[in-house]
Amino acid sequence: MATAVASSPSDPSSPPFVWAKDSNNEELDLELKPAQLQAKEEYLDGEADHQGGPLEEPLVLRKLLSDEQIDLILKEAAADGVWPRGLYKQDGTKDRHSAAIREQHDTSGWRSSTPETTTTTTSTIGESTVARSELNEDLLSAPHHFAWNDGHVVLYMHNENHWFVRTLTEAWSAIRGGMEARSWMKGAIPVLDMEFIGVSAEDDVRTVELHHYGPGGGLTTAGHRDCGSELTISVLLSEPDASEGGDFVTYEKGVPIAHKLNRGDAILFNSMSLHNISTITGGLRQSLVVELWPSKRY
Ligand SMILES: O=C(O)CCC(=O)C(=O)O
Ligand SMILES: [Fe+2]
Repeated sequence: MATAVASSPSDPSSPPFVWAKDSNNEELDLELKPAQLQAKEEYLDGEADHQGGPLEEPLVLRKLLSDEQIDLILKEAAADGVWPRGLYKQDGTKDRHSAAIREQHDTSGWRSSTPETTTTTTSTIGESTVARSELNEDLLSAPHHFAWNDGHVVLYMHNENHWFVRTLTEAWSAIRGGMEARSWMKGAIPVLDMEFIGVSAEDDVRTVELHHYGPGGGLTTAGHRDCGSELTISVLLSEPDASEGGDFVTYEKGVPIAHKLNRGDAILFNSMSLHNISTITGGLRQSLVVELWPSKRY
């Protein structure tokens, strides 16, 4: 039987969204399904524009994560998460040097880095190289695998065999639910179909990232998009007044729009849409970013 779990966005201007699952491949009673099928057909017909044509506007989902969920994410990521720990093998046992898993991630194009390389960047993303000692003081204790620059570090929480998905299940359901319900966004492949065809729900998760930005940090590269991904969500984990600057910026006809997010609010957008994080001038900004990429099915 199909089960549908309606989440409850606290902002009434957010359209209702539904997360539905059907383990028996039964027809789902989903309002969005026709639109999803249309999006899929357009994609298969090559009509969907993935190269920067007209895209759906970004959508703000208010209070997608609760304060408790955010506190737990930050606690687990720093204390008992993917950062100081080793990699996990498929059977759940720990193996800090599991080349097999690392290779699997690397060859499938995942963003990955070895837990050992916390001091410098890896070549997989390869923007800049910052030694740990050069990091902004506020970020020295932030869990991270990679430093974009001295004011911006990132922790890859999909590492270790979907650590985030396996560990922070409640937060994951909320995030996944928000993303799946918007899978009809123009240009995005209908990810919900993953469920229909019995592919594991994690197969299209490219990356789950925890970002810490300190003074001087930001993501101001002109033309930044999440190339190779379909759908991106960014959840603000810090209070908006915990940092100066650090706005999430998208562009409408070339005009920058700074989105005012509260703690727990998310912005969901087609990964090919241009976006930036304005430079942080004080304090700390924390965000959680999930990117989905096309299922291998398509
Ligand atoms: O921190 C954010 O909210 C966005 C980060 C981002 O755009 C990226 O990692 O590609
Ligand atoms: Fe991005």
